[in-house]
Amino acid sequence: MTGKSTSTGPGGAWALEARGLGRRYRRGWALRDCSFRLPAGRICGLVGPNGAGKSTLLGMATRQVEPTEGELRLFGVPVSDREVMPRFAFLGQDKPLFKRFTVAETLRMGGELNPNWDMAAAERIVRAGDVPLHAAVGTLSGGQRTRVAFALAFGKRPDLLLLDEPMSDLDPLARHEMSTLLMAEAVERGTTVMMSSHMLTELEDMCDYLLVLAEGKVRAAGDADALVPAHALVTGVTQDGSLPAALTRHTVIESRVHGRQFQAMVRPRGPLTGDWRVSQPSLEEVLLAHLRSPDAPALYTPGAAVEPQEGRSV
Ligand SMILES: Nc1ncnc2c1ncn2[C@@H]1O[C@H](COP(=O)(O)OP(=O)(O)OP(=O)(O)O)[C@@H](O)[C@H]1O
Repeated sequence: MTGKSTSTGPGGAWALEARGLGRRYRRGWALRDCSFRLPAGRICGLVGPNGAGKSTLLGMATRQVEPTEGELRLFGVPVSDREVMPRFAFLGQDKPLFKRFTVAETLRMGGELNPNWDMAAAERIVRAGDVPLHAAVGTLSGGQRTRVAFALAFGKRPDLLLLDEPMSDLDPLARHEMSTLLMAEAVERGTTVMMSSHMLTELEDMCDYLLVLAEGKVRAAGDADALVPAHALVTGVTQDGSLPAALTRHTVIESRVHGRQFQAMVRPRGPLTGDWRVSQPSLEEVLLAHLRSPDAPALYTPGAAVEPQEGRSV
């Protein structure tokens, strides 16, 4: 029995589905009670401060880290099942390339290791960046090496591409070039992408889905387009140095008082009427508020949550 799930959402099967997923190290939990769904075909930004558990989650999704508790499924198949292996590709900060191999040899190795290898696609990615096929990988620039690593990842023709800050060592031009390449390839093939990054504006441009982690817990998950409008930025004058009582009826994610001015990021529970100004925050403002307030209630947009009582067909 493969344990295939028939769970589907509006976007088809769930590319990733975590239920009560956790990983404990000697020092404590790196990730705990992690439950979410990522529909297939989405480009998901994985956001969180240092030590939030992003690499741990990506490690579990790529079978490099064993979960301590809970379960994780890729396209309905438990990650412990070897059947998931050809379905994902991983690209991290360290590009595991052999420096003495030429680019052509590197791509041939990709062909040897992967049954579904698409040499034409891999070569197209390399050639589009004017990377010479006969050059040794060790002589390439950081941007060129990243391009070769991308070619290896996409040549595998994965259904799910997992990226752990793959562009952190690139200059802004090379980052832009790689992001464009990533988007074009993913959109053309309908590849699901989960990508961790500390560059919030980059995530805002690229991602249509977000998973926000802080202190090893999910803070928000779901459609980027729905997460932002669920929040409002409220500013006004405080009478007594604290937030107006009427505002505390809503879910306050973060608030600050400077002199007589207050500002609050809230998730309205009804009409936000009061003696204050209301504006729509940017995605960056919403993410920063959540990252600074790990105790604020987590937010899941419809479809992103996994209800514990929900049944699964196997
Ligand atoms: N192999 C390990 N042994 C012990 N503790 C670990 C190990 N890997 C991660 N941790 C701890 O787990 C927590 C989460 O780490 P993780 O690397 O997943 O965070 P992250 O969100 O990827 O951080 P960053 O943005 O800095 O890369 C941290 O407290 C970290 O010290």
